[in-house]
Amino acid sequence: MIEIINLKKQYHSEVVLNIDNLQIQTGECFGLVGNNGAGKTTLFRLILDMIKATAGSVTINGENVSLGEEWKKRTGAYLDEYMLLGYLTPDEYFEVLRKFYRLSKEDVRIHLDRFFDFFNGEITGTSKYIRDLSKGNIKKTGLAAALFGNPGLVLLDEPFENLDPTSQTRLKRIIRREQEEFGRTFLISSHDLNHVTEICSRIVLLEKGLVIKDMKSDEQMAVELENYFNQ
Ligand SMILES: Nc1ncnc2c1ncn2[C@@H]1O[C@H](COP(=O)(O)OP(=O)(O)OP(=O)(O)O)[C@@H](O)[C@H]1O
Repeated sequence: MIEIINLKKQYHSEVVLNIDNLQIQTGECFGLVGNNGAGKTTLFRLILDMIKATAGSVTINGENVSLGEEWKKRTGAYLDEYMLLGYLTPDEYFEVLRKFYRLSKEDVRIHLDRFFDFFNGEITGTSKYIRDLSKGNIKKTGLAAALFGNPGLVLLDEPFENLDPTSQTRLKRIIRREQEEFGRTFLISSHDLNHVTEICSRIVLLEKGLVIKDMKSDEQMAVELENYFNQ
């Protein structure tokens, strides 16, 4: 379980995130939506201890992320391409991850097989460096990397952005399967309401750093969100 308590992030005098209390249960597919600058990426960075909170705490399974290291072993994430090593090919990068997670070559083959359709023959087996791939293919590399090492928790920032419609559908299928088969918890931020309402059981709406709606996924939620973003 993730527990966020009195979490605040401030840059100079501007408070960009302020969340009193938010709990995300194990196995949940949690969607995070909000307009540009609402604080979605900031929240993900705080959960991953990539930036320091001005106040408050994030705990994952009881461990404060800024104090402990255990949570890192069970957490995967893809926020942006800066998380990758652009001077490697995807295969070379996956080999680095294989060693880091102490996986066998067979484990990696089985893992990457799950992305066979999604990769569409353009990720593995290529001699192109990650930095030279198209934006969509960089994203595919990062998404497969985020799921290395059997993570219990996976954070994905705008995973559908830059993917073609077929790949978006395949990604939704992958996320659903990973959640159902392995009980992984997903935190997904997206501007695309259709995708996020389709796969997430709960959606939180951020506005100027505040949680203004916390909804269980149903038809009513889709209508409420549609109205919010079209006002
Ligand atoms: N290093 C920084 N210094 C100053 N302000 C920052 C910094 N990083 C983020 N911010 C501000 O924090 C606010 C929240 O940004 P954040 O990137 O979390 O929003 P977001 O919801 O992910 O937006 P988008 O949908 O555009 O990606 C913005 O006003 C942004 O300008």
